Amino acid sequence: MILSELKLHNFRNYEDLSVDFSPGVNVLIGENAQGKTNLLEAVYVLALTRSHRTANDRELIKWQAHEAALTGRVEKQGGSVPLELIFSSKGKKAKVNHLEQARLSQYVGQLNVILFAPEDLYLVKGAPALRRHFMDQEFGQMSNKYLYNSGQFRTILKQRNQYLKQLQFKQQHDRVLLQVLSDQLAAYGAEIIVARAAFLKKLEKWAQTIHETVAQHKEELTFHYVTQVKLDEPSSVEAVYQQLLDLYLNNETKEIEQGSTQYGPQRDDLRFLINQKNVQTYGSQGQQRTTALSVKLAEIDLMREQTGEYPILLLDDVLSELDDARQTHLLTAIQNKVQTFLTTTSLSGIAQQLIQTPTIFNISHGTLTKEEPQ
Ligand SMILES: Nc1ncnc2c1ncn2[C@@H]1O[C@H](COP(=O)(O)OP(=O)(O)OP(=O)(O)O)[C@@H](O)[C@H]1O
Repeated sequence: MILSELKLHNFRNYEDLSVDFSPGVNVLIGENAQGKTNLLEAVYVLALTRSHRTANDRELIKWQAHEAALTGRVEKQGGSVPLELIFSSKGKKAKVNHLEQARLSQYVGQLNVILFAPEDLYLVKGAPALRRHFMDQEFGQMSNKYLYNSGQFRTILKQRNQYLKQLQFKQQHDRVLLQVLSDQLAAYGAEIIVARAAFLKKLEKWAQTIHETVAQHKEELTFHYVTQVKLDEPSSVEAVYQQLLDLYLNNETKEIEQGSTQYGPQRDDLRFLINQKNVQTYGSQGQQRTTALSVKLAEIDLMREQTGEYPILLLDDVLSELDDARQTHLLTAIQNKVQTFLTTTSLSGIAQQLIQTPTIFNISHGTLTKEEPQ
């Protein structure tokens, strides 16, 4: 898919912007604090209805303004799809083909993006929450069902944790409601765990092939999904549901003492192994980076496999973080395949040689100027 047009009104430091993008590599060049990341963020928000940088939508609205609007046109195999998002103090509205969507989960998936930022290089060695976020975000874009289940799971988890706290402080004594919440949480939790396991198997296959090439056939990359339940192959939702329910029932007193839910997908993790050794503990920094790069590139292929379309790739200042060999790998893997948006303070070195026909936009104080090809 291709994002052919983008219009912004009062989004971050952009008052009014209207721009047509190229289907190839779009390079956004500018000094610090001019609006490069804000523009990538706008594309990300248009895809997912929320930012990767903040949970507070108010921050997306230009200072002193009351409403921000983002519109875009996505070109897909089935035709062209106009998208619109409006943020105001009343919340957000999302439209596809000019029709307002009752649920945001119906909107997400129209425009698929993969964001690669310097912090993604910590995917391997960072905290487990980072890897859970990664799974939820990527699999949520590929499957409306996954997105819906994880939304429901989060809501019930919050209610259950509140109720466990009330039981802990003896403000409540009735355990029947707890059991109702446990039952619902186990049902949504099982859907998430089984879906994650299935998606990870597919992602692993793509990542293995990519990693083999980057590491010149010397390393085998494998994934291990760390979860508290036992997964058979193929795993059944019913079996996982039953295991989670048993964990909640058998540990009721412990969870009340702790005042929080101790079991479920919110505790899971993902381990990456090279030649059967945990990359997080034993891998060199180079191996950790190569693993993160292989996983990110594998997402592109998996998303294509799941949705029938290549996603859009957003590279936020990531080239400067990669050595020449990894930059070369990344750029050759994506060229002529996925529409790419890349921010940088200057296009130089390997990137300048490798990107065949970049479309360059200079960004200064929230305005864009397209550089005419020489
Ligand atoms: N809601 C907002 N309203 C107006 N301006 C904002 C808002 N949010 C952020 N800004 C401003 O946007 C500017 C550009 O931010 P951005 O993160 O896009 O910079 P950048 O070009 O990516 O720079 P760097 O190379 O340093 O990452 C900052 O000066 C910031 O103060």
